[in-house]
Amino acid sequence: MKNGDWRMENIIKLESIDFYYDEKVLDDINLKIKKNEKISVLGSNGSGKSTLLRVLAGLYFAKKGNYFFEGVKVNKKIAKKLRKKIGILFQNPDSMIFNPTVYDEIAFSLKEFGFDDIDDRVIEIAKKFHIEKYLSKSPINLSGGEKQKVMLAAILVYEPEVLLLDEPTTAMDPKTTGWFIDFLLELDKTVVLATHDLSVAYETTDRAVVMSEGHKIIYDGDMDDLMKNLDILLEANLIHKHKHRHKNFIHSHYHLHF
Ligand SMILES: Nc1ncnc2c1ncn2[C@@H]1O[C@H](COP(=O)(O)OP(=O)(O)OP(=O)(O)O)[C@@H](O)[C@H]1O
Repeated sequence: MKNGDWRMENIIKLESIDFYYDEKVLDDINLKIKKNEKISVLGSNGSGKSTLLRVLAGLYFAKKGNYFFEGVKVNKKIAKKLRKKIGILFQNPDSMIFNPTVYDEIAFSLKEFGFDDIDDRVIEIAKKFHIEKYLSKSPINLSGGEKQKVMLAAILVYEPEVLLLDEPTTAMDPKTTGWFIDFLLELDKTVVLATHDLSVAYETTDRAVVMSEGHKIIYDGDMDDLMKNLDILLEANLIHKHKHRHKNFIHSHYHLHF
């Protein structure tokens, strides 16, 4: 790697990205992500986190602005090549499941990408994720948290350079969430984690990107500093106020929901 070459230092660079469905849902997004950096994308419902991840995965294309991956401008022509380099875990694992067994689900991309040690790779990742006992089962019948684990294994087995995670912990119980946090902390990859779970974001990433209801980035910086920034946390609906009960009195104050 050449010193000071941004194309290599920033594995991902978004320049003034606008994305529309019927209406604009990403507004002037500028984002640089370094190789092996882990960032959280936080924001209220509908702020555009999932859409941002789909643009990064090369599944959606912006109407305006540029996306560079490893210094190469991403367009429909080169998007196919990104598939092996970028793995995306969708919010709803059911939308990703289409194989009859967990084994087939994990082996699917390996076959597609032409790996020749498929059996060894499937067994190794299944052991690492403690899902060997499910290999011959149908993934459809697993619990939500188990499905997330299987789909995560199905992505990591082909060793993408970047991992995009969309609300990965919503269906996980506290024990599986703990496993997931340890797993992320040990993972030596570029990770973009979209989540409402401030505690998971805080424990696994040093940098936070916060999106507003107006679909703009309103904060990009240190996770610790974000936790002290009440204005941004309130604007992005990451904290809220509601009444609650303490033994014999009821009062209200802001909640972080850690
Ligand atoms: N396929 C689509 N067609 C039209 N509008 C869409 C589509 N997908 C998402 N939207 C809208 O775009 C906006 C951004 O959605 P997106 O899913 O990116 O937000 P999000 O921040 O991930 O939300 P959440 O936290 O609820 O998952 C929302 O208003 C949503 O209703």
